[in-house]
Amino acid sequence: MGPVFPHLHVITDARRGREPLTVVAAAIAAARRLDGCHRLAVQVRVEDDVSDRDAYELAGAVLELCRPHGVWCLVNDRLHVALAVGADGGHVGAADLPVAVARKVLGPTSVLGATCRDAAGARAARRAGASYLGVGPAFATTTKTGLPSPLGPGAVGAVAAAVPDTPIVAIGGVTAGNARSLIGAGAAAVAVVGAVAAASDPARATEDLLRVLA
Ligand SMILES: Cc1ncc(COP(=O)(O)OP(=O)(O)O)c(N)n1
Ligand SMILES: Cc1ncsc1CCOP(=O)(O)O
Ligand SMILES: [Mg+2]
Repeated sequence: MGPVFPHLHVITDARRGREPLTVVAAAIAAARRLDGCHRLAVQVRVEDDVSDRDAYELAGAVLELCRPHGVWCLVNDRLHVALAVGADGGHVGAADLPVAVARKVLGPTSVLGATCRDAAGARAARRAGASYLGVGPAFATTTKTGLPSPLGPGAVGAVAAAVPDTPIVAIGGVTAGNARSLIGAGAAAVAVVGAVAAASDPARATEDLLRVLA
C-alpha cells in the first residue's frame, strides 16, 4: 500500500486563551485509539502578530507530539519555522511566498500545500510544485475574516476534478456533520480549526471526524 494522504488536518487555534498543545495532544490520542495516526495531520497556524520565536516554540512542541506517532506536522505561512523545526512541510496562500518559491525553500521532498479556490488556480499551484491544495471556504466560518463567499461542495468538487492527481483539502466551516459532503464531492481530506479546537471535548470531536471520514 502506498502512503496515505491524511484525511483530517487539525489546525491549531493559537489565539490568546486557547491551549493548542492540549488540543493537539487530544487529537493524537483520539487518532491512536482508532489506529488512525496515518490519517491525521496537524497544521501549526498562529496569528500574524505572534512572534517567530513563539511560533517556533509552538511548532517544535507540536512536532514532538506528532513525530513519535507518524502524524504529519505542517507549518502555515512561516516556512523558515517549518525548516527550523524539521516539520514535514508547510502551507502557503495568496499573501505568503509564491508556491514555486515555497517549493524551492522547502526542497523537493517536503509536503507543500497551497490555497486555491478555482480550477485555474489549482492547476497553476500544482504546476508550481504544490503537493496538495487547500480549497475554501467550503462553508461559512467565523475563524478567519475577510474571506470570499463559501464555495459549497459543488465548487470544491469542480476544483478536485481539475487536478485529479492532487489531493484537495476542503477548509472552512467543516464539521462532522458536513465533512462527508465534501469527500463525496471529490475532496481527499478536510481541515478544521473550530470543529476540534473549540469543541468541549477535542478528542471526541477528532474521533467523530475520523469516523465519518473513514
Ligand atoms: C489546508 C489549508 N487550506 C487553506 C489554508 C488557508 O491558507 P491562507 O489562504 O494562506 O490563509 P491563512 O491560513 O494563512 O490565514 C490553510 N491554512 N490550510
Ligand atoms: C484559515 C482558513 N482559510 C479558509 S477558512 C479558514 C478557517 C477555517 O476554520 P474553521 O474550521 O473554524 O471554519
Ligand atoms: Mg497563509
